[in-house]
Amino acid sequence: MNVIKLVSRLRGDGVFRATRGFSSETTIKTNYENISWPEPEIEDVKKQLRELEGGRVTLYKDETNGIAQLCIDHVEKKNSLSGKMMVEFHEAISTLEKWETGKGVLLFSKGDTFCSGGYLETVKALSAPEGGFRMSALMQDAVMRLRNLPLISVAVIHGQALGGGAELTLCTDFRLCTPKSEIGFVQARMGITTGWGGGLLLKKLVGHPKALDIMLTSRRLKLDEIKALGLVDGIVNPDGRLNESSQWLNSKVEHLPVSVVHAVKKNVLSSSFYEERQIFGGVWGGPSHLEKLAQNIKHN
Ligand SMILES: C[C@@H](C(=O)O)C(=O)SCCNC(=O)CCNC(=O)[C@H](O)C(C)(C)COP(=O)(O)OP(=O)(O)OC[C@H]1O[C@@H](n2cnc3c(N)ncnc32)[C@H](O)[C@@H]1OP(=O)(O)O
Repeated sequence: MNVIKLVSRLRGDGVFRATRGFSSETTIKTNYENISWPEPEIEDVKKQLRELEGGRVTLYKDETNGIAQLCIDHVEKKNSLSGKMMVEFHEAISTLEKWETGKGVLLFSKGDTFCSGGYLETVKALSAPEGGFRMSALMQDAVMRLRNLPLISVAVIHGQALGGGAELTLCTDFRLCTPKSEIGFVQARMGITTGWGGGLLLKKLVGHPKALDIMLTSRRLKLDEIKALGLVDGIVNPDGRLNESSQWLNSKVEHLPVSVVHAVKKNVLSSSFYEERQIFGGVWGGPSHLEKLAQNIKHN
């Protein structure tokens, strides 16, 4: 038995992040012999994974309504994520972090599959133990930063979401499904477990026993079960799902200024009264607050 030292820190809405440089340490035992790794530098991981080609992840920012489209596009390989696509996903989220006028983002895919997880060519290229650890560091960082965006995020799930793809369905604020949506945490069946943040997110969303059951059985959840688990926020048609999802999201944010959308999102992510007060202080007395006060709004 050997030991990997991970440093963890509670962030935002309570999602633990494997990261470096913080004071509390967690020790994890592996069943690998004589292996111990330092926390990888994300830029180093990106350099390595960028070489593993296939497909693309694209970002389009619609400045007219403030809603971005983050698209997984590797249709011929069922939208599995190559190393290069993981890097593009990570970089798209970095771009969104700087989008001050944005209100929301849709995560969606081309074709008939949401995402079939890691591209098996990439998975094979990274199959030495440290490869998975490094990929996980990059994808967890991306997922955590997507969750922590001040934008309202929506996953548009059409077709199968398997393995890492299942994990990606959980990293947004909302989920819109089509009648053909299927989510499969198939990792255990493949001799592994979640590594893109999915285990913790699943537990947060459906509770401890159900998360265990879903992950141990590796069964594919069909729409009825996804709904029963409370994971579905709306149903869209397979054709035209992007437009419908955009309208669904826009209807929630179009009447609000960017500052309020961001404040509401940050508040839901916050984990203390102190944080709430900081966010509140950022909008109180601001232009939109004063404008609304002047309107003498009644809520009846
Ligand atoms: C990172 C890790 C994690 O959990 O952390 C993971 O995600 S592990 C990855 C977990 N995902 C998987 O193991 C998915 C394995 N794939 C499948 O179960 C199946 O392909 C389905 C996704 C259910 C689709 O089945 P269906 O019969 O509709 O199509 P198909 O099998 O002919 O697939 C069409 C083409 O996409 C390819 N394809 C599908 N999924 C792929 C993947 N994840 N990586 C690489 N290629 C993949 C097939 O090999 C095939 O290529 P050709 O046309 O060239 O023959």
